[in-house]
Amino acid sequence: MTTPAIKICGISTSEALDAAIRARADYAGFVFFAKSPRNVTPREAAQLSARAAGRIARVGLFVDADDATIGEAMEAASLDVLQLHGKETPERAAQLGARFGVAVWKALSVASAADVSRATDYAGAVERVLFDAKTPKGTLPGGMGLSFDWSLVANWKGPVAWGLAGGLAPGNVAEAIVRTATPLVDTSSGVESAPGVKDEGLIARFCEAVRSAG
Ligand SMILES: O=C(O)c1ccccc1N[C@@H]1O[C@H](COP(=O)(O)O)[C@@H](O)[C@H]1O
Repeated sequence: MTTPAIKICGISTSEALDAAIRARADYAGFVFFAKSPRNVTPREAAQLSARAAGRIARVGLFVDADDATIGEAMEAASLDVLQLHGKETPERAAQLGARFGVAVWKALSVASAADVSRATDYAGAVERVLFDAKTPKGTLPGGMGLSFDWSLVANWKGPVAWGLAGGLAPGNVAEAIVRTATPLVDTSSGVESAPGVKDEGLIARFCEAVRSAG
């Protein structure tokens, strides 16, 4: 089995960024969503991005953001990937990819097989879809440590690349990989000691667990 790529999301300090780089994660995620405990300003992201340059790819996470918000973050942080974690349509995702000239990933909240089928709508519009758990109404649309029934995406073969998110942590990520054969894993709260507080030891353990499964 090929080892999946690893994304550590919600990085807001240089210590957490360095831990992800040391652990050989592939992507560092910066959250641009004011309601999140992991939110970073464009100014903070610019500093983290400069530290990350050439060492780890930079993903900016947005929730139904307008062009100005994304443009400001892009300019400050030279993002490699835009992760859309709201209700963005395939048309909106394609428009953002064309406007900013970077890869776009679309997170899809999953609770049923029908939710997984929505991924096909994004073929040609995005580089990758991320299957994440559906979160309760009135809460954050992600970053809640909730997982979904992995059998819904086991060995998923669709018309677009994909990844698995939602409730992944050092203790369950190897099982998730074995059960789904996902090509990418994404974690945020699973490598934290408190909401928004990344734990360097958990980041290292998460990446070790991914490699042990792959
Ligand atoms: O991390 C956040 O605060 C966040 C806020 C709004 C939308 C998405 C968010 N995080 C993403 O959610 C998934 C799952 O996170 P977790 O591992 O269950 O905590 C992941 O893609 C995060 O990047």
